[in-house]
Amino acid sequence: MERTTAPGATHASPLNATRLMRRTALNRAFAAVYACAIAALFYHHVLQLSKSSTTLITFFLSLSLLLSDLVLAFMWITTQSFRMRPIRREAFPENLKQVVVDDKGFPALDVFICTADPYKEPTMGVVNTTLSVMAYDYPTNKVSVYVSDDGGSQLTLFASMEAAKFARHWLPFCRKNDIVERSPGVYFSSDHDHPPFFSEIESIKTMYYSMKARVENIVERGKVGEEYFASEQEHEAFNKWTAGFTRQDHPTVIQVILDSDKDRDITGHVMPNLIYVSREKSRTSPHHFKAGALNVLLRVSAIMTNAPIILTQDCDMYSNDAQTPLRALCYLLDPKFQSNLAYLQFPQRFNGINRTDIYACTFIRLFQINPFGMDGLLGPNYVGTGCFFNRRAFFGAPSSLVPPEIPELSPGHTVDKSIQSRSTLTMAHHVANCNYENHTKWGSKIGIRYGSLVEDFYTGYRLKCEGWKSMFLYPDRAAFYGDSPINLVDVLNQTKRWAIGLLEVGFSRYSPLTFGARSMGLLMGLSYAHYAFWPIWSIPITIYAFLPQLALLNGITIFPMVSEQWFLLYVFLFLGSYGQDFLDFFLAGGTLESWWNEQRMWMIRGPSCYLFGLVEYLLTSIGISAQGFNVTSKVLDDEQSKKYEQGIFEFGVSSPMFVPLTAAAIINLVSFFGGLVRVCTGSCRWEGAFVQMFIAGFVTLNCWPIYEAMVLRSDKGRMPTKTTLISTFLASALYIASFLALRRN
Ligand SMILES: O=c1ccn([C@@H]2O[C@H](COP(=O)(O)OP(=O)(O)O[C@H]3O[C@H](CO)[C@@H](O)[C@H](O)[C@H]3O)[C@@H](O)[C@H]2O)c(=O)[nH]1
Ligand SMILES: [Mn+2]
Repeated sequence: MERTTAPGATHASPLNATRLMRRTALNRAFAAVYACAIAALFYHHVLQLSKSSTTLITFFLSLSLLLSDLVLAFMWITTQSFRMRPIRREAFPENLKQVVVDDKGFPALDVFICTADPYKEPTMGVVNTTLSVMAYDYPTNKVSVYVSDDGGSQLTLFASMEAAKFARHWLPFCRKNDIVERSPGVYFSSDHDHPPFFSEIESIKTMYYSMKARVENIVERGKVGEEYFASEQEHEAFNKWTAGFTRQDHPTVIQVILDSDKDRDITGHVMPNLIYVSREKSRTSPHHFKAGALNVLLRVSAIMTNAPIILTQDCDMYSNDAQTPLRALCYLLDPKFQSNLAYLQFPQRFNGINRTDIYACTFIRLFQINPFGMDGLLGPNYVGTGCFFNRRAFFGAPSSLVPPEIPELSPGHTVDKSIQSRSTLTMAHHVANCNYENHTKWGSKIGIRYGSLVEDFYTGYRLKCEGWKSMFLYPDRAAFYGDSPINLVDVLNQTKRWAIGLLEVGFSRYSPLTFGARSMGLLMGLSYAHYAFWPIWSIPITIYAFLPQLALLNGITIFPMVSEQWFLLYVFLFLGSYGQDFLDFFLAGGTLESWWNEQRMWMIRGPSCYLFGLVEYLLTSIGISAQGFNVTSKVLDDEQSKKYEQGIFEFGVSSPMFVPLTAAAIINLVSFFGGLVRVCTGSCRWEGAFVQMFIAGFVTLNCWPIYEAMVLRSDKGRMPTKTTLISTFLASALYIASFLALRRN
């Protein structure tokens, strides 16, 4: 164990510790063996290719398989970077008092909460996230919470004001009773019968539910009525929503809802700052989605509070542990790391996932396994939420500050005016203008970087290339909990957006394979490349979903026979990768069922969102279409929730992404049985057909929910008839095409 001790502290009480995972040696040994197997596979491919060059069509078959295996091998190589040096960190916030003696010693903390649509992102979710971070175990006068509303909605402002009023009761209640759940929504959703303060709970619970009712009522009406304006100030704030105010076109609204210099809770204790920010929007200037919103927050907060530490949060990700900022301080205040630590990432964890995680939304590799691996190198990627930043990191490399265009935005600038002073507010409005960034370095050299739909991934990556490091903390008690989509279309659309954004990075001039590997070293370059080229999984998955099956239907065998030695190589490659995949998953706390579902979702994503993402990216890059950031819905439909709980797939709407998926399901089923008939009737030898039959059978097994949705179900979530028909048509067309191509020869 490598331990870092606080300055002046004894060895017994460190701030943090690091442990190399035990599996490292095994991972490295296995990588060496598996690499040899891959080399042998390509040798086999070369042999095949030279043998098959006799006819065009067999040559094409061999070439497709070679291409698939090249992509698989590339992805395998990139994943090795996660396995070479995985580490785990542990923070000891209880030892912090050796470094920070009293409240004054704590650095200020600015929290950014992003929301973009009061209908897709329920307003009460924003309220709960806001309250959960306001209630951090942190000196309240040091905390400022900024709510960024990209939806430009008075409903969100109203809800934030209601949150502030409730916070005056909630914060002292949490402090006094040492409440663990600081999101009131979560706290009140379970029963609490602690006799000592039972009546207090009851009264604050009533208060919470009446606030919730008010907010939901307003959201339903879509407008804040005059009768709700409690003060002249509130009246003035809502007056900004004039007739011409739309979400795409409106002036900046900045409203200081709580000012820690003035506002007190019901016990007279200081409140944190709470500021509502809706940046100016105009149809004629690009707003860069969340990246743009965060940059506005970086500037507005610089003018108002300029805290050295920033926490970025999505509105659906509430804090589940009030100690989280203290854990972050265990690193951010450690002199050993201070010089180049850009951010500290906590994982995205979700609490609405069903028992076996049918849509693999836990993303256990993305949010848990791989970050441990990257942490042992230069650090994990930034995932957009649950991340504590060193403000300085947004302004150039550790050793060379890139000064912003005005000194007030500089990370070293000290704020000496009240957040409500006229000059502060004027300046804050100025930096939130939609044209403010023109001819500045924002988005290119300063702040969150533009140019990708996955601004988080891209920004974290660019910071690494500049020489910054990051760290990954995975405490046992989840630091944050969020929502994940619960129907297949939402899941696939989310991954498709990511796919496009990732390719934007992969094929940019900052590609991790070239620029990245040069700036960060080969292993880090590979780990970022793994994500940047994520969507090319679609190539081998799609080829393997159709080609061997169509060949089998036509009586053509394309893999080694069971009696050949090459067959053993295929067995080893398959079992080796699936086995290691399972082991990784299992060691990360997964179960057999959730692993099965995860590998199924990998298969499902291949010919759907990865493929569509890849195609849409290509269309965008030649200028045919344009991509936007479609916010993922966090609304729970009762019927859908029920089906999700039961682990039933939700298709329901017809999406083009379902078509290749369903066509593959049909082809594999037909091919498996077709192959069986061929073997039984002796028109095909089983030794030759085995691998193809195995693949078709394995895919068929995985496709069970699709068959069910096509023929057995009658509920709203079944496969739309239209999709079934189009897919059947596509499958038949593919079969006929393959028949014509293969039989001719
Ligand atoms: O124009 C926009 C669009 C989105 N958002 C906010 O961005 C966040 C993420 O959006 P969401 O629809 O939830 O996307 P996800 O795919 O779930 O988000 C993941 O992927 C995003 C990048 O695509 C990251 O920004 C997120 O942090 C990460 O959780 C939400 O808080 C939104 O309110 C904005 O502020 N402005
Ligand atoms: Mn989200």
